Amino acid sequence: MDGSNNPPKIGVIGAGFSGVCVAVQLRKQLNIESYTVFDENRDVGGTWLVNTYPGCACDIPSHLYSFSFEPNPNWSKVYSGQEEIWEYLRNVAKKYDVYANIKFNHRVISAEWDEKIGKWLVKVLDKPNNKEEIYIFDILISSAGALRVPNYPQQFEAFEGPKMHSAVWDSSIELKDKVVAIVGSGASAVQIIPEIVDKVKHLVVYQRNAAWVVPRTQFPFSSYTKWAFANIPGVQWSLRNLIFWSNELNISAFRVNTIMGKLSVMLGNYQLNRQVPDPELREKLTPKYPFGCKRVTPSNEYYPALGKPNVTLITSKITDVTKDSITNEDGTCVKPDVLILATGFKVQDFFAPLNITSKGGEDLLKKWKKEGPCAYMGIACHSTPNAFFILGPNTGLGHNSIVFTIECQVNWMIKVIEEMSKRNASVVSIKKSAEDEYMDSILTSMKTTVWGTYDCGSWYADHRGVITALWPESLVSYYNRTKDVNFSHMEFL
Ligand SMILES: Cc1cc2nc3c(=O)[nH]c(=O)nc-3n(C[C@H](O)[C@H](O)[C@H](O)COP(=O)(O)OP(=O)(O)OC[C@H]3O[C@@H](n4cnc5c(N)ncnc54)[C@H](O)[C@@H]3O)c2cc1C
Repeated sequence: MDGSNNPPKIGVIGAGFSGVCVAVQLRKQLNIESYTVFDENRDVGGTWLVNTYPGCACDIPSHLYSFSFEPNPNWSKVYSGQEEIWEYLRNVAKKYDVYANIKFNHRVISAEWDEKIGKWLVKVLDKPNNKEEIYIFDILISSAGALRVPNYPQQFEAFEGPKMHSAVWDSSIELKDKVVAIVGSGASAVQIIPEIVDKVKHLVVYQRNAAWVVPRTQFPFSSYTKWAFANIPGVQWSLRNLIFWSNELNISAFRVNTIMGKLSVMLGNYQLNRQVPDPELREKLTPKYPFGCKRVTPSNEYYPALGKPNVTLITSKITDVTKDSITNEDGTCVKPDVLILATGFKVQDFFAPLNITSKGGEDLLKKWKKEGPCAYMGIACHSTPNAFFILGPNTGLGHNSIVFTIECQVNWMIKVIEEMSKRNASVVSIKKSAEDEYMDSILTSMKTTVWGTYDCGSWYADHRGVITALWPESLVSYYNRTKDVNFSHMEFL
């Protein structure tokens, strides 16, 4: 890498699914040991360590929401919960011996590309010792996560009673027999509400937009089934394939005017009509935007929970929040004992608050906020040589397992690092023309989807209304784009 044939020194930010995958594959495929992973948390897991709210679970079946190189025959049910997924990731990290390379409780504050030496200068805060350290890396890999920075709407700051964001759940806050207000109707709220409804005295749900909620096939796996997954060749792999391909079919539901889209609307409406007999409540819960424009959530328990006598669903706009009350446009005033903000994440902040300074001293996030985020294959940018962004711009999925995307990206990145070594190059960067062409193709493809066609105010879009969080095509199409690397799109020095 540096002309001395020494392995590259690699800095990795984050130890969730992405960071663990990076760490495993650097060692497995390239035999590289000279990498350090920094995570500000106390363990691996990312999303699955931090989100501990009641009902937190995966909405992609677990046999697919796991690494292809580490299938798990012991998943307890179709959609596993947070603790089980976290345990899975810890076991992967142990098995592949990546713990030794991880510095926990270390927050990366900034990363700056030093053009003179062709390396990344990375400033890290050792949290327990409150000490800042500078590391120098040949290669920087950000696996800092996409749904990570909680979104706290300013409006609720005035409330002085006990409150918590779904992603920073505080189990010491008592909900039993309390009047609880929950703001939001997205994926987290859909999971939390059925779990707490029977515990609280009264639950007030504040909904801005009704979500599309579709049926979920959930059941536990018997010990015989687990045995078959572990011992009969091909059984688990077949299930994984079945889930993968049936999810792939769903991508056509997100294209404009497709049969699959119409079928999905019928499925959503069927669930709503069957589970919500009250016409007034049903009207409030009927989504007013096209199927899939915002995240679709599977649940069999959400609608029945909202129909319970101790639940009030408020859909009119919140006009005033005081230290102990919430008032709506229709004049309703609620004085909750506890406030839960299921208000999602600042997706457009990407790796923030970390500052990444690119070529020419430009702050990458500021540039993305101004010009729109862009990364070739969603992984690498012209302005940041020797840097890779796992789950970068336009890589999220509305229909399939992101773990598969992570593996596609890591494998692509491994091939680039390998090529650097073959060419004895110390710097690789994406050609501007290749990045521009790639981004144009994404935006063109996006126009055929519901996301790129309708403005439904989803978190998939940035402040310009451009969809920056999602991949517009099938996952197979992403696999095909990333399985081989077009080295002519890169400059090696
Ligand atoms: C509640 C919830 C449910 C979800 N369910 C699904 C699902 O069903 N299906 C699906 O496909 N996806 C789901 N997701 C998306 C989920 O985030 C991804 O599937 C996956 O976990 C992302 O892994 P990651 O490693 O990229 O990011 P994360 O899990 O967010 O991990 C990022 C890590 O980076 C660390 N980090 C970030 N910045 C720094 C820094 N500056 N310094 C040090 N450390 C840093 C963080 O501490 C964290 O540990 C869900 C997300 C949430 C929040």
